[in-house]
Amino acid sequence: MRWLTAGESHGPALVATVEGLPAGIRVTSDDIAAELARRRLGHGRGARMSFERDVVELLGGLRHGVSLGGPISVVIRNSEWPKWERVMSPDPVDPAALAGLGRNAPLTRPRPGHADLAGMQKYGFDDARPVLERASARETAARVALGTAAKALLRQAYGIEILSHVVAIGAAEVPPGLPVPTSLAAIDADPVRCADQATSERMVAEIDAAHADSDTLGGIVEVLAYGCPPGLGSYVHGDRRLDARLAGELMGIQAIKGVEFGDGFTTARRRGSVAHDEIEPVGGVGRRVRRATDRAGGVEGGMTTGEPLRVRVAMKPISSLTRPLSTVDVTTGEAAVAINQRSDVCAVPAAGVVTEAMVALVLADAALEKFGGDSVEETRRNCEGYLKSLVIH
Ligand SMILES: Cc1cc2nc3c(=O)[nH]c(=O)nc-3n(C[C@H](O)[C@H](O)[C@H](O)COP(=O)(O)O)c2cc1C
Ligand SMILES: C=C(O[C@@H]1CC(C(=O)O)=C[C@@H](OP(=O)(O)O)[C@H]1O)C(=O)O
Repeated sequence: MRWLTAGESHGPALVATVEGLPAGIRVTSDDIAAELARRRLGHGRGARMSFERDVVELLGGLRHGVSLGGPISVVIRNSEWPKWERVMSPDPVDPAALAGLGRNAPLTRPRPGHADLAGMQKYGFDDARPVLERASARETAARVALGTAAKALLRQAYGIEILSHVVAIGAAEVPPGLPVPTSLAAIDADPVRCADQATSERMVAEIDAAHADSDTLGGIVEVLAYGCPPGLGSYVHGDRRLDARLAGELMGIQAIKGVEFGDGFTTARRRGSVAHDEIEPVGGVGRRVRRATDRAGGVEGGMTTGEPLRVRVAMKPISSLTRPLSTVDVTTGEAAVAINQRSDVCAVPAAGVVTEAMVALVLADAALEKFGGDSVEETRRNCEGYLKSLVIH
């Protein structure tokens, strides 16, 4: 599979294409719109998310709601476009039409923590606008659109379900030892997509307090994939390891600064005797083995084990603060305060929806590598045959 997105935050639209998905996936523009709506939610999101409508149009790869096997292509129009038509016009604009437009004023005071300064240096801009337009996490809407098709394949061919929930925002953290959640609907109904009611209330209070202080917050999201067959990914080469591929795509999400599989960093402090997931037989029909614990997060040797996949990502606090950080004005070289962009206070709940999309794309890719097939039915059959043939499952 290959996928690619294009488009700027205040450009006319985002576009996204995924190639390599089989025929027969049932997915519609309404399904994509529903996923995009989930990404806009969450206490702490900025003003834009209340009016950005994410207008979706499918351009190719589907007929009557069923994939055809060719590239699936989608456009998501920015409802902000009329306000930016001149400033962000892909074609040349008469300078007279730009004169005096506040929005077009060069942004010369780069924000620490955003892509502004390194981006200006790298691409030779004396204005942060061309950098932030593409660095912006607006782009994640395009990835979520593609992830919707990947999720549909995983569900329809293999019975894999993906779910994310927020486990920490600032200092408010879900207590250890709670059971992993299984209901996405219940998580989505919560204002911060947290599965624990008491922690959710503390998270909302943390966000409100940060907002009142003109500050921002990050946090931690856990992504779970249920129903993965054993053996997705491989140990045979570093770049084929599923955990490496997942970590790469998850780190590719704006503001994600850490990825942890299972108990990751905690396991590093444990003794081997209590670090691994012992294997035990299961009587009766169906699966014949299972793990006594869940420390590895469902990946061993770069392959799924058949247990739920469990990955955590750490998101740093938003770097656009209404009480801006110190910087330098690139036109004068003098000390200054950073540009004050309209911004989210906390986007951890939204980032969770993006992590689901990236996990879905990587798992779909790994599953198609393992099972092949040009139609959902063919890849489903191949998976079923593999599961039946397993020495021990
Ligand atoms: C869903 C989501 C929403 C975001 N919203 C904002 C925002 O409103 N303001 C901001 O400065 N950064 C926001 N970010 C983070 C920036 O896009 C990110 O920090 C920036 O691109 C620099 O990349 P880096 O943090 O990976 O170094 C958001 C990230 C995500 C995933
Ligand atoms: C637009 C989205 O997120 C944006 C991500 C973002 C950033 O710097 O990453 C900055 C803000 O953009 P704006 O200044 O236009 O409000 C967010 O709203 C979105 O998620 O759809």
